[in-house]
Amino acid sequence: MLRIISFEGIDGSGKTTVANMVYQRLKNRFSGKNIVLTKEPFTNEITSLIEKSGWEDPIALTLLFAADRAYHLRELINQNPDVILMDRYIYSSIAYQSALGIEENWIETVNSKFPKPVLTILLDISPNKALQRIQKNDKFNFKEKIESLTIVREKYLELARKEKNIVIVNAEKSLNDVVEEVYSIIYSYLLTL
Ligand SMILES: Nc1ncnc2c1ncn2[C@@H]1O[C@H](COP(=O)(O)OP(=O)(O)O)[C@@H](O)[C@H]1O
Ligand SMILES: Cc1cn([C@H]2C[C@H](O)[C@@H](COP(=O)(O)OP(=O)(O)O)O2)c(=O)[nH]c1=O
Repeated sequence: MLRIISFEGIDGSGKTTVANMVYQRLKNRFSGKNIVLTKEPFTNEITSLIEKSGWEDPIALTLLFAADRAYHLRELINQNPDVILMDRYIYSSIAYQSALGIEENWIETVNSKFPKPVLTILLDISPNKALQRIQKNDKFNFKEKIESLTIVREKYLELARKEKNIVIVNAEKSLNDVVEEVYSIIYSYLLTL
């Protein structure tokens, strides 16, 4: 069984930065464990289809991200990890694609064959602050707008109210504080393995 700890949050919330820093610390502390750090979308081929498809069609996007995920998970199984730190996972599909108007139930069904994350760190931040952090050279053609990220953020918070494995972390704090908090949450989880 794959043990997946996912990092979620709107664009610019700090997922990639925090996941990398926490990963380095965990690797030193748990040197006997095979901890893998990875991110979605994973494959170059499907990523370029996603870029070409534009960001209007939630059905195509849901299916493309799910295909990417299926391929990604097969690759991960081969690495025999003890735990996987995943920069975005299923909840990204639910939050972003449902924000485009498609039923959450259908997105859940499309993703229902994939393992649920054992733990999810939701980096919560206002879209205003997140957009201030994002650099212009984003590799995606997705135009981050305050309004769309506001809907995505609300979807994430709704998910956190339903799913007990989602832990909300205030991502507006200093990078050091956020890393410290996320590290201690994951550290406590890893001690239980
Ligand atoms: N807590 C923080 N405070 C200030 N800046 C941050 C913080 N976390 C991340 N950043 C910066 O914000 C930008 C976006 O972070 P990134 O990790 O790429 O976000 P994401 O992967 O969620 O899109 C980067 O320049 C990063 O250095
Ligand atoms: C994994 C996934 C990502 N996405 C979106 C969220 C991001 O806007 C984009 C990923 O771009 P990326 O640059 O990797 O993310 P970030 O800006 O957080 O560093 O794809 C979905 O819409 N659905 C999904 O299932």
